[in-house]
Amino acid sequence: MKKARDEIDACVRKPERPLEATVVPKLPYLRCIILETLRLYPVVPLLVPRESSADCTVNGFHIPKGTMLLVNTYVIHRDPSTWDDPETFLPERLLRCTRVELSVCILQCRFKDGRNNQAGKMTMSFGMGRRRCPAENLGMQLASLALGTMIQCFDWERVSMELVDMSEGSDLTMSKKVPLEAICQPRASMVDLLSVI
Ligand code: HEM
Repeated sequence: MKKARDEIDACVRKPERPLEATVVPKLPYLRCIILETLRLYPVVPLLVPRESSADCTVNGFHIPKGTMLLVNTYVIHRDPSTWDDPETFLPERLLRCTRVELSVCILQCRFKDGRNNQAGKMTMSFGMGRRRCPAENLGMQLASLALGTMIQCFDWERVSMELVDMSEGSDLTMSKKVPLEAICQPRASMVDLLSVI
């Protein structure tokens, strides 16, 4: 949180102003936080069902034409053969990825020049192929503005010493089993700004 806030503070010019859309492209760490969150908790854990248009073989499994196929992004995003320490929330692992690299599907998890590090691992939180989410940019922009503004303007704490329960609900889209409760207070430097918004 501190790292994201330092990044925002460095980019938003004084006197304190709320985060604006034009600043978002200058906030790579905030972007990595959102992507890493979506890696561990993809909004659509099982992508919209596909149907194979021809007979094919994937990893030794024969798939006849017309089979309904479900892509399990939740499991793929936590595959230990692709990710180091897959269960750990580590935004830094995505820092070196460019926008284009992240947009490429996870199947191409190596760079063309043969590098095979965390930055080369891809996620598919917005799906893949021709039915990929058409609003990826809008979604990232909205999430960045909302999360960035909350980090910029408020101090956040847990409600108790207990860690936040991150268990997943069982809906089609990812939800928290136990709703998040947190305590927030306006940052001292933001009180004036927040009182006029
Ligand atoms: C962080 C925000 C979002 C995430 C993570 C997300 C994720 C996804 C995913 C995983 C799919 C299924 C893709 C597939 O099956 O390959 C999808 C489809 C879709 N999304 Fe999003 N989405 C987000 C925001 C939005 C927003 C803001 C809109 C509209 C304003 C939107 C509109 C759609 C539509 C229309 C489809 C269906 C595309 C099709 O079937 O051709 N999404 N999204």
